[in-house]
Amino acid sequence: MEDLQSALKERNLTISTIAEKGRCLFATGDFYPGEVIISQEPYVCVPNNSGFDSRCDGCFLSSNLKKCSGCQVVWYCGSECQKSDWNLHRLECKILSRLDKDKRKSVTPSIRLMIKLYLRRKLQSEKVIPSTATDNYSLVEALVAHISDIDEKQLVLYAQMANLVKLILQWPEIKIKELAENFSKFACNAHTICDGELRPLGTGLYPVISIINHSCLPNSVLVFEGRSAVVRAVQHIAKGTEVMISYIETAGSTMTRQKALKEQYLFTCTCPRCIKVGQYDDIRESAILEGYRCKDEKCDGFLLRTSDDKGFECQQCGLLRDKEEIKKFATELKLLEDRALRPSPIANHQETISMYKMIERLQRKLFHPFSIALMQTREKVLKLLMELEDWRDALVYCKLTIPVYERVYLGFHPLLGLQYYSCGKLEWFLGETGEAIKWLSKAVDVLRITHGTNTPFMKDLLMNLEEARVEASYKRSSKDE
Ligand SMILES: C[S@@+](CC[C@H](N)C(=O)[O-])C[C@H]1O[C@@H](n2cnc3c(N)ncnc32)[C@H](O)[C@@H]1O
Repeated sequence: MEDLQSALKERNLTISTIAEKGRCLFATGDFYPGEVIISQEPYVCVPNNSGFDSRCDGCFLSSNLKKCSGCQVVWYCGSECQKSDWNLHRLECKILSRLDKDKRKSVTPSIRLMIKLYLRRKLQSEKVIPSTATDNYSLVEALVAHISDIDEKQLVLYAQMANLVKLILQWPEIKIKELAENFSKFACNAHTICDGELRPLGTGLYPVISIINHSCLPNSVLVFEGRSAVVRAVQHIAKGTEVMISYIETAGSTMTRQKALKEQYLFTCTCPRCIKVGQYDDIRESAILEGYRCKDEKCDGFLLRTSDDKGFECQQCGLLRDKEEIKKFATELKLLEDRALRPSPIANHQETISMYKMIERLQRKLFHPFSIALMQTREKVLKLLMELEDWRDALVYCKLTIPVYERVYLGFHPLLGLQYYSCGKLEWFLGETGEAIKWLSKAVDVLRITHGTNTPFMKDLLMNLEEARVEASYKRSSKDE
């Protein structure tokens, strides 16, 4: 702990403990928006490999992959990644090779993460891999597990997974109880590794980053550069302030966010957004994000349940919506959503798009214009249209999501920046250079803070903006001539 504190001191950080939160990371100097507060390599990590989508264990990229000829489980993109992983994979390879085909299938990413955790601990204790103040197993031991708070069903699942790991490792000395506790630690401490566009690639354990607590209105953001976790300030963090990131999707009512935090992280959030629960502003925001729309299509008031519980009343114009009418819409919507989710071998892309467009139309009649469910459907339609390269229609849906994004992803939020980026790219594909510049500039304003400017992803964005500007000036000069 002392070693860790002195390593953190050099970065203007310190760990303190607060009764209701446990360990917290505090700034001992000022940090400004865009500044890196801390970065860390994973203690252990695994890509989310599935039958359809495999990634290199070293760099998480998905091109030029070859399976390890020994275990036939792990993929590498080339000798560089394979060599850098060899100390650990050498042991893992032996263990995986012993398994029959069926057992190998049971080695899910979480099981592999646990196997790698124990192998890394072994290699560090044997000094094959060096340990440092920010890279050692005692940091894993210090992570919260909440084992006494989790329910019976979850405990049984962890015990089953622990048994499997024990069976695979064949180390008589490890205890099922310790393994189960470590699975519980993964649940509230491991991070999903994402690419620049926040698409999930894998899972990693970053024990120092895991000291950072949650806020629904965070002053920092966690992004990944390859496998490295990087925490950047998105606000001015004054000396003496706690550094906080968001663990969850923050678009949602206080109740939705609190439920997600309680279920996975087993605490009740008291951040500045959550503390307003039950106050008028919070009730209004929940009704807007997750409630119904006014019967009058021109009115954007929000609805609250009437005192006799027979329906919902618009708080702006007073119009009532009958409970039965809402129920009818909701049932119709549920049927459509179930149909859309049911895998159909004959449904083509166009049919799927039509289905989601129908859902969107129905949701528009039912939900408030700022509804998150409506935004998510539009997002789905947008993705499908982009796959079809229908840029014009995709742009329409992308733009429809922007007001909701701006409402729910406050300040410098990577998802807002990425949505601006999508609008910019679509305008660019459609030859609307001026509009493309507008959106790409907005994207840069947000993403340079959340992602920095040095990653390949950001370099691409900055290059796209530069190209758009050059094209605009070329168009202007040819018009003048
Ligand atoms: C990734 S750990 C964060 C570090 C943790 N405080 C520790 O002592 O190791 C996540 C756990 O920290 C606690 N935590 C995180 N944010 C919190 C918050 N805003 N309020 C209360 N507890 C919080 C919860 O127990 C949660 O399960």
